[in-house]
Amino acid sequence: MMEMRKPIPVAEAISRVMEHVQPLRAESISLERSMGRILAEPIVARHSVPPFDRSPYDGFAFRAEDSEGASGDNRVPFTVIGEIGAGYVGEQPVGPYEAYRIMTGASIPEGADAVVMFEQTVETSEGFTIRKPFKTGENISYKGEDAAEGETLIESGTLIHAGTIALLATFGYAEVKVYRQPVVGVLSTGTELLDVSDALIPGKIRNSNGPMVKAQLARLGVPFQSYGTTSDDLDACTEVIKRALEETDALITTGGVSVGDYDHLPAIYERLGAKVLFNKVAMRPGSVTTVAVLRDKFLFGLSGNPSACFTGFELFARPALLSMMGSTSPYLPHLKARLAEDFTKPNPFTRFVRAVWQMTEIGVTAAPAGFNKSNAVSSIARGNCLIVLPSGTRGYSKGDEVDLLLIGAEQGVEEWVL
Ligand SMILES: Nc1nc2c(c(=O)[nH]1)N[C@H]1C(S)=C(S)[C@@H](COP(=O)(O)OP(=O)(O)OC[C@H]3O[C@@H](n4cnc5c(N)ncnc54)[C@H](O)[C@@H]3O)O[C@H]1N2
Ligand code: MOO
Ligand SMILES: [Mg+2]
Repeated sequence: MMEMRKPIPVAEAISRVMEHVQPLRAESISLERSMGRILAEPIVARHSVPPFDRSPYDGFAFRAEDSEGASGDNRVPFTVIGEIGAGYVGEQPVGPYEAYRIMTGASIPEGADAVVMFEQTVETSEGFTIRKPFKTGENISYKGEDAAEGETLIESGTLIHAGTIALLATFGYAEVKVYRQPVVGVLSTGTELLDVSDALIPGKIRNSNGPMVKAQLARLGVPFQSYGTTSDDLDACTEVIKRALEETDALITTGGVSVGDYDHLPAIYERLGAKVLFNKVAMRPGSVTTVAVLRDKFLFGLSGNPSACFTGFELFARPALLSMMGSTSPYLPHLKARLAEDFTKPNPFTRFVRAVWQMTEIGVTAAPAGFNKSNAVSSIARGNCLIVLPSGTRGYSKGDEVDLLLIGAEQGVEEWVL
């Protein structure tokens, strides 16, 4: 009789994977190439930001004390002694009732401690007049108000995005220390698989998992090595997997992990001597997802069914790969939403439903994205999140509060509504 697989809870499966993560080394790369990588050093303010007191407006810099008593009936006149554009500094200190014309971003001249915008002055032959008293520091962008020298602004292990790049550039990080990326092999198994450009023939289908998994890796910024497709041939499949393990840091296979006559992955793990962390998870889709390790390398055996394959990647491969890359927050972001329609099918396993979330008058709602079985491909394309329905005997009703996992597939909205 066939060996019965014992399903383990999703959280247990994730923690078994995460326990086996071996972090990759760090490397230095140029700032231009660092988008999407994970910082292997904190960003520490190498100097104050701004690095000097500066003007936030185009106007005049003067001594606030000289504006005392100014009003509409008693306009205070100032003499302009020079001009400072951004990138320049004032030549001489500002004395009583003197001012510099100053542009946004320019350094505040010595002696001045306030700025008035051009629009709030009346220009005269010598300079301008103002109609209100100014406080010391009014309209001054102070040195260090954004970041103080020595302050840790971003922790190591954080994803580099456009804003991070701005900060790195601010401090002159021409080179950035980031974690190495794993090279991940992708192999789709299945005698039924055709290439994307092939015409359909009876009994065959096009390989959609391979391109999908590569796209999921691309979203994480992880480079891949493609091993194409193999037929369900034990020896041929074993050879490709052996080669892939030599050439990559981790391998993702799709298909062949269940109990069918041509599901060879379990036998291959045994042949290779890989340690199987689990081969049955109390989830749907993806219950047969298998993860094994061999000499510190992960073998992610994702299910052949497209929705199961997608979910298995996001739940197990994603956090493991991000954690290998040094990320301290490798899990999918989540939020709460109201179910937009009944989901009545109770299940002893946790369900991950491909769904669409949106903001409505009653807050965030989520609706299943159509045909939602493990073999569905259309709902993966339509969905922008996964609804998580914990195992249980009752179904779920419209309006129930549920958890959503965000999969980074948000589209824009048709109209600006705010
Ligand atoms: N007796 C049992 N049968 C099945 C069980 C079980 O527990 N007992 N589990 C079912 C579940 S759950 C799933 S999910 C599937 C998993 O199957 P495998 O991971 O072994 O994958 P395959 O058999 O190779 O293929 C399944 C399905 O997916 C299609 N497929 C495969 N690769 C691709 C690809 N690259 N692109 C698109 N579609 C692909 C394949 O043609 C099959 O239709 O097993 C159940 N059976
Ligand atoms: O492994 Mo499954 O649970 O139908 O996708
Ligand atoms: Mg199978």
